[in-house]
This record gives sequence, structure tokens and C-alpha cells, in this order.
Amino acid sequence: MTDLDRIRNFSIVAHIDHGKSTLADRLIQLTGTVAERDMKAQLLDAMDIERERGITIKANSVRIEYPAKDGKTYILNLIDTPGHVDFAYEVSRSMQAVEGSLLVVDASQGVEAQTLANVYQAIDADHEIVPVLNKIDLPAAEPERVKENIEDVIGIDASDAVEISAKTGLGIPDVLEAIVHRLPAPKGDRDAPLKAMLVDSWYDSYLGVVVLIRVMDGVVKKGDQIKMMKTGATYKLDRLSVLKPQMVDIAELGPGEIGVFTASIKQVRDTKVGDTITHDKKPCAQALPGFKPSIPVVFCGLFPVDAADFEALRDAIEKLQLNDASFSAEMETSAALGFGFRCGFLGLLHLEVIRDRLEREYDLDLITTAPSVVFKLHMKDGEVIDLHNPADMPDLTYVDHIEEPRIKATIMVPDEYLGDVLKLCQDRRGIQMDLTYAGQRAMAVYDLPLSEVVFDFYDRLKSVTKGYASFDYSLIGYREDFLVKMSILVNDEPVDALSIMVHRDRAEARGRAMCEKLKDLIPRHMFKIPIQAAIGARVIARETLSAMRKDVTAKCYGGDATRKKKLLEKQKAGKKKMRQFGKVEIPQSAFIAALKMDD
Ligand SMILES: Nc1nc2c(ncn2[C@@H]2O[C@H](COP(=O)(O)OP(=O)(O)OP(=O)(O)O)[C@@H](O)[C@H]2O)c(=O)[nH]1
Repeated sequence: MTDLDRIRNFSIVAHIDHGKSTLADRLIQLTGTVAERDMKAQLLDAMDIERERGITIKANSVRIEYPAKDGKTYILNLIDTPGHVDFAYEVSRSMQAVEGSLLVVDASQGVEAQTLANVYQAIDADHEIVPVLNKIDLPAAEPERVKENIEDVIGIDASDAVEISAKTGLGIPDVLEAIVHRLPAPKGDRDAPLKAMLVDSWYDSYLGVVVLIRVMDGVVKKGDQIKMMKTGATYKLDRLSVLKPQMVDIAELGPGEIGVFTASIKQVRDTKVGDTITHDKKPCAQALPGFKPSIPVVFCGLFPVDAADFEALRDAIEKLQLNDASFSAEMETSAALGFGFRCGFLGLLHLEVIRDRLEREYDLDLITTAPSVVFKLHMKDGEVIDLHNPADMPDLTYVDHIEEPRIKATIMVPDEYLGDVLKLCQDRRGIQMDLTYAGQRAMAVYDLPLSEVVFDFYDRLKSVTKGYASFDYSLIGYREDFLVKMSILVNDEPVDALSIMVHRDRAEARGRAMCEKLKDLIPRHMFKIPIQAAIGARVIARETLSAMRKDVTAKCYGGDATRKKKLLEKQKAGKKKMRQFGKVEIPQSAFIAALKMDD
């Protein structure tokens, strides 16, 4: 048990690539948490164990012992926060678990969109904030300009920012002193009933579920019978440890302390980030405030390219879910794509990460249908239905109005690209909320429909700004708009996997673009194929794919049977990648390509 005034708990907030991991490594190294000459070897050891037993060590949540210049030794707990707003709720929980933040800004770059999003979370959590300018070894570093930038854009005092190079190690001792002297010690009552926050949890195939906690009040010991207040579940603590970053067993954790436990918990789903942990026999009176489960906001269908991989996909999804409670999946069948899953994600990045892992780690070839947001259908009888898949849209006569999720998007971009960024946002039905300048960079804040952002907004933004823009968003709520379901009919048959929800004013343009694309993507058949976009029974766009003139084998004059057979076989092989739709075959590549917007 450590005295409260000898503990400092903190997190590091930064934009991606500004040096958060490098700084964390340096802090660990300099304090001898991992001895310098062993640093590499130790980390490698850890990786060996990881390989052998599948242990995932979260090296970025770590307990550091630091002998400060005042002669006292302090315990510094660094808690890693997920960097992206898709995990905004998890970020805000981990912020609640500590008292201060290091705000790391690349001195050659300045404040970026994710710096802002993350630092606001820290400010919301009442953190004391120490600005740290990193990469001052770079010739392009401009610490003075970036200090002004921090003051202008974030509005905090940066005059005594610590200037460092996490790469060379310059200034790291100053960071440690700043943590001790500028961040507050935690508060808490040792004699009160146990109250601890569940900050994070992960599945470890050797240890089972590992739970990271921050003790607020009371003391927790190995062997204690604990209770999760929201889920009501009780467990006996098998093991109590601190992360150094390896798990090192400890007898007890008191107020202000951070550590992990295992308790024969089967799946991560049973542990809710933000839940309050207390003693079963002597519970605390009140849970920590503000608990809310994270809810998926973006949905898409995942289908195996080869129908025979369905079981492998099911297995892989179940494995990933062991470690990710916010990723949902339900079996789905589509006439076009066969058996697959309708999956829910916290946001776009989350979707991309999961899809990548399924493809890379599990070696699956997948078809992803267009991401869709959750629309709220207000029915005439007063019921409100969440629509996860446009294909499930009920008869409009029963629907009173439709609401869609809106986001607040913050985009930071060099001046010269601002015009293109504003146009992109306007085209996507954005409403400008703010536009400010700091130096050569502009910051545009837009209220945008999430549905217009989920598909290819990142890609478009990157291409119009040559990669110089940074982007971040947060959900701001649901708003009614004139939304309709647009269906696509191929040869008069509706193709469900291609239906989308779209704003009425944009329907004609989207419909026309999709029909034109499909005309190029669907191969010709022996007959004429009409391709139509429709809202209800009303056709709003139409293209016609003309008939193929001749049988492909017709050009094999005479009776060259082998050539004819070869050609027919080739045709058959080609068909495997197609899906039969009534009399028409549609190649799988068409499903995603048709939905891309070229604006
Ligand atoms: N020149 C220089 N490069 C640095 C410094 N600190 C970090 N870098 C480099 O910047 C890049 C990003 O550093 P990371 O520590 O991975 O940044 P991060 O913010 O943790 O990035 P993510 O983990 O991707 O979010 C790496 O290539 C580092 O080597 C520094 O002080 N000087």
C-alpha cells in the first residue's frame, strides 16, 4: 500500500504519430522499470511468452517507480487510452481513472484533430494537463510557434511546456519531474467500502479475462469476493497484480492504486468498462457515475467470398468477440451474397480494424457490404424502430418520419486545401458550425450526417488534401430528415444488397450514378437487361445493358470440339464469381463498386 501523496496517475494524449508510444517506452526505460540493457531482451521475452501462451501484455498501461529529485520515491501509473474517438466512451472511462494528462504535440506539426478530441476528454475529466512538445530534435521543429498554437486552439497555458525528444531521450527527466510536481495526487478513503472502476479488460488465452482496475476507496486483496455493480455478477479474485509491464503479483491495492486481476471470468462481455467493483459482503453505497454501455453505430454485412468458408468466418468472429464486447454480429442471409453476418461497430475505424483482422489473421476473403448507420424509424403507431439494414425497411405507409445520426466533425487542414474540404462537406449535406485559422492551418467544424461519412469520406478527404488533413468526429444525436430507401432493380428484380437509405434530394443523382456503374460492371447476357433505381414503385433512374450479339462459341467455326469445350469451361469458371439474380448474373465486385460515390 502506498501513501496517496506518493502516487501520480496519468495518461498521455496525442494525435497519431506524435510520439505517444515512444515517450511511454522512454519513461519505462529511464526509470529502470525495465533495465536499459535488458529493455530489448525483456520485451522480446515478453513476446516469446506471448507467442507460447498467447498472453497479451498491454505494455502501455504500466506502473513505474520513480526516485524524484526531492529524495522521495513515487509510484507513477500510466494508463493507455485508445487513440481514436470510435472508442470515445472507453477513452472517457480511462480518463476518469487518472488525475492528469501529458499532452504530447509534435513540435514540427502542431495541434491536430485527434489532439483536440482527446485533450477535450481530458479537460472534461478535470485533468491537470502538462503540455509536452516532442521531436524538438527535428530541424523543422518550431517550439515557440507550436506553444502559441496550443494556446490559440486549445486555450490552455503552454508557456511552461516541457520540450523533449522522445527519440534521443532529451528532456525525459523533466517530464518525470513535471508528473510528480505538476500533477495532483489521487484522493480516496482507505477505510471506506471498496469502490474501484473497471477501466479495461482483455482476453488472454492462458489467464482468461484480465481486468484493469483503479481503486477509488477501500482496499482489495487477493482472494476477495467481489461484485460488479452493473451486471450483479460476483467473482473470487484468483490473482492480483500490477503491470511493470509484466504482471507482478501484489498482496493488496489501496486508494489511488491501479492494477489487474483475474477471477475465472469467461468472456470480456461479462466485464463492462466503466462498471464499479465492490466487495460482495460489504458493498459501497453508490456506484461510480455515468455508466453506459457502448452501442454499435455502424453496421455492414460480412460475407465469405467462398460460401464454404462460412463456418470459418463464424469461428473467427467468435474469437474476435472474446476480446471485443462492442463488436456485434448476427447471422444474415442475402439473396445476392448467401450466408454471412450483419455486424455492428463503434465507428468506421473499428469496422476497418475488425475486417482487416478477419482477413489477415484468419485468412478469409470477405465481401463487405456498404456500411450503413442506424436509422430511427418513427412509426405512425408511436413505435420507434432501429433500422440496421436498408433491406429491412418496412412499408412506408406505416412510417411517420425517419431520423438519422449526425456527427460533429473537426477537420484541420492547410489553408490551400480548405476550399476543396468545404466543398466536400457541403456536398455531403454538411452544415458549417465553425471556421477558424491558426497560422497556416484552418479548422473547420461541421455538423454532418453520419451516413454521408461512413462510406468513403476519409478516402475523399485524403485525396482532396493530398493526405494533409486530419479528421475526427463525435456523435451529436439524431435528427429528422427527408430520407428514403432507394432500391436497385436488375432485370426487374430488386437486389437487396444494393438498396441504400438516401436523402430525397440526392436520390436521383445517386440512382443515376449507380445504374451507370452497374451497366459497366454487369457482363452482357443474351438478352437486354434494364437496370433501374426506384423509390417505392417509382423509377428515378434507368440504364439498359444491351444484349450480347452472339454466343461466344459461335466464332469457333466448324466443329473444333475441344476449343469449344475450353471456351465453355472458361465461361463456367467465370460464373463462379457471379451471383445469379433471376436470369441475370452479377459479379461480386459490383456490390461494393456500385456504391462508391465519385463526387
Ligand atoms: N525525430 C523524432 N522522431 C520521433 C520522436 N518521437 C517519436 N518519433 C517518431 O515518430 C513516429 C511515431 O512515434 P510513435 O511513438 O509510434 O507515435 P504514436 O503517437 O504512439 O503513434 P501511434 O502509436 O501510431 O498512435 C515514430 O516513427 C517515432 O520513431 C522524436 O522525438 N524525434
